[in-house]
Amino acid sequence: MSADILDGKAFAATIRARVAGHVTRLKDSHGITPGLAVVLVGEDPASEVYVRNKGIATVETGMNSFEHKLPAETPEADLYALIDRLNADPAVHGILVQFPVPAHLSERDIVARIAPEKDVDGLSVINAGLLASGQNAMASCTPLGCLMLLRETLGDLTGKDAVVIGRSNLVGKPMAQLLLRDSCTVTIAHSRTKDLAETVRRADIVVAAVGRAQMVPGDWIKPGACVIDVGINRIPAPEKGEGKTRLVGDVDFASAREVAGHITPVPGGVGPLTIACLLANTVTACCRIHGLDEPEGLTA
Ligand SMILES: NC(=O)C1=CN([C@@H]2O[C@H](COP(=O)(O)OP(=O)(O)OC[C@H]3O[C@@H](n4cnc5c(N)ncnc54)[C@H](OP(=O)(O)O)[C@@H]3O)[C@@H](O)[C@H]2O)C=CC1
Ligand SMILES: Nc1nc(=O)c2c([nH]1)NC[C@@H]1CN(c3ccc(C(=O)N[C@@H](CCC(=O)O)C(=O)O)cc3)C=[N+]21
Repeated sequence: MSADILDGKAFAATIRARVAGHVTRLKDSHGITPGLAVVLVGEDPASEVYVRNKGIATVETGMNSFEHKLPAETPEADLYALIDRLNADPAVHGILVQFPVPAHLSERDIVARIAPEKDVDGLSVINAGLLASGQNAMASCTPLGCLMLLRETLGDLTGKDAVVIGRSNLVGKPMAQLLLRDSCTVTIAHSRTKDLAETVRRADIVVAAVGRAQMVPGDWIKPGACVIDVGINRIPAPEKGEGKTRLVGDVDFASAREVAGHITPVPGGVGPLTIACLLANTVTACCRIHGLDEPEGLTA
């Protein structure tokens, strides 16, 4: 059997179209234009590409994009002063500080500085707590995109065995919470998990968010399972020429697609959904800040 390859790009376009519809409605009926501020500290080339793509996608859906590029040696106090200004700026509804940041800065303290209602990454303690207690949270973009894709693909997720590999605050933990909310039986695996292969073999849904190239082979996958590959890893690609590289996920796509029922590719899978959900979260934040109804089709 060969798996159905899930087209993240196409589904991201669907989400972006929903976002654009809400943006038009907010402008026409309420005179509000949602705005997203993205802050990049330092010159990581991969981050620069992501931040640029986020800005383009934001403007394409009719929202305002505010990009702030700060030098790598920016003192903590200057970054906090910027975040404070964005917190207070009524034109800004979402704030994202791109990670990783240079070593003299603390990701945890940065997240704590962002107003929780503008925390479109869903990383604040408030948002994590709301999600964990089943309340209206801002869910982290990548897990939100994965959940939407899973529902679109499988329908009702009730009772399914789901294994999330990875327990980061950005991906693994919120992913597990969202699956639990949809009544999956959830296992969270990590670097100290005893028998990862056996754990993964039980799963109807596998979400791999590790950051290790092609670590999940096809023979760990239960036949027919739905495999969501979050990993973004750059590996050498000598076949493309000397010094060339290519992107691969945490799953060994070639062997896994022979066993799985559905699988996301890398690139073109979860990545585009993350950016679409960042826009979705910005609209959600905007609606909540202005006391308007929750935007349909954009939240978990
Ligand atoms: N497509 C997208 O939009 C996005 C992609 N990513 C990508 O997803 C991947 C994960 O990101 P993120 O969650 O931020 O990464 P982190 O490095 O924060 O977390 C990785 C997790 O993987 C676990 N892990 C490490 N080695 C193993 C192992 N051998 N077996 C099982 N578990 C292991 C770690 O366990 P432990 O806690 O025990 O150390 C940790 O919980 C990365 O490749 C990242 O680039 C991230 C965000 C968005
Ligand atoms: N505060 C914060 N929030 C994040 O959500 C966050 C972050 N920091 N730091 C880095 C990770 C990574 N991440 C990606 C987003 C989109 C793609 C994406 O669009 N990928 C394309 C390929 C892009 C390419 O070709 O390089 C794809 O998979 O098709 C990838 C990775 C968000 N992250």
